[in-house]
Amino acid sequence: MIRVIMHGCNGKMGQVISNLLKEDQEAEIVAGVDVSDHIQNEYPVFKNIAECDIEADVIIDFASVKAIEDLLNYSIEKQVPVVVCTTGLTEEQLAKIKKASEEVAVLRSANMSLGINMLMKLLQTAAQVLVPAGFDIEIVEKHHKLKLDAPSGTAIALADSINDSLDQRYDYQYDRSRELKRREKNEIGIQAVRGGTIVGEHEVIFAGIDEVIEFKHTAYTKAIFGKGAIQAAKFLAGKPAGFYDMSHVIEGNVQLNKT
Ligand SMILES: NC(=O)c1ccc[n+]([C@@H]2O[C@H](COP(=O)([O-])OP(=O)(O)OC[C@H]3O[C@@H](n4cnc5c(N)ncnc54)[C@H](O)[C@@H]3O)[C@@H](O)[C@H]2O)c1
Ligand SMILES: O=C(O)C1=N[C@H](C(=O)O)CCC1
Repeated sequence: MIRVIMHGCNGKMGQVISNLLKEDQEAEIVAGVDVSDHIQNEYPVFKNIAECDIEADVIIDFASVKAIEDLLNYSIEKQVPVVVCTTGLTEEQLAKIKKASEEVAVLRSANMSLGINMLMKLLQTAAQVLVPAGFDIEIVEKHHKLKLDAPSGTAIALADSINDSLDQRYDYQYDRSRELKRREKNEIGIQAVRGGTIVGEHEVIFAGIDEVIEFKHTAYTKAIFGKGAIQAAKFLAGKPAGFYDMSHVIEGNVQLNKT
């Protein structure tokens, strides 16, 4: 059995994963970490990861940007690989994650779903054909009203994936309300909508002269993120230090299915 520490166990995603792992034959939660104690769990829960004295093979993190430094310190000190799913991280925190991966296995992904990770690859192909033909790129994301960060980590990851295929030539425009001017050619507009219980929608719009191509991903339940995070945790347990993402997990599964 792979022993998991669930970081952010009493949040929405922490509880999705707690329920999924109850039925899992290969992995189990041995401890949780959460500042909130409004839920009774079948495993011990610590207020801060530094207090956790339970041995584990991997950590799954869906918590808060405020907890990232303690999480990385623990992961390095105890040599427990960590799957970082929390979004809204600063550039400085992202750099700390990369640095930590020199000492322990770290997998970070702003979106654990298969669909979004496949979409990133499709967008690179689309951008390479459509951008030279003069198409503009805009991203619109929609999420529930409880979400703290905006734009979503996924929207930024989709833009980054496009930008990687365009030699990093594009800047991101988050707010068009401040200046009276036309959009620049080399920008990707990113807009966030918040309301109700929307689980997650991402639309990537390639707008050309007289034609528009739209790629859309809709998450109908949070289980798609939970299942992806569990797959990632099983993949990462026992891995040597290094920086991993969901493409490694998906490629690993494709190889397994071939054999
Ligand atoms: N990568 C993905 O696929 C993906 C999918 C969904 C959500 N997310 C991200 O995961 C994070 C959590 O999402 P959620 O919907 O479960 O949020 P949530 O607010 O429901 O849960 C977060 C939990 O973390 C706890 N927490 C806050 N500060 C903490 C700290 N310092 N130490 C330990 N626990 C702490 C909170 O008490 C809460 O129970 C967000 O950043 C969200 O954007 C990522
Ligand atoms: O519900 C959330 O919060 C989500 N956050 C991630 C993001 O910011 O992209 C993934 C989708 C759901």
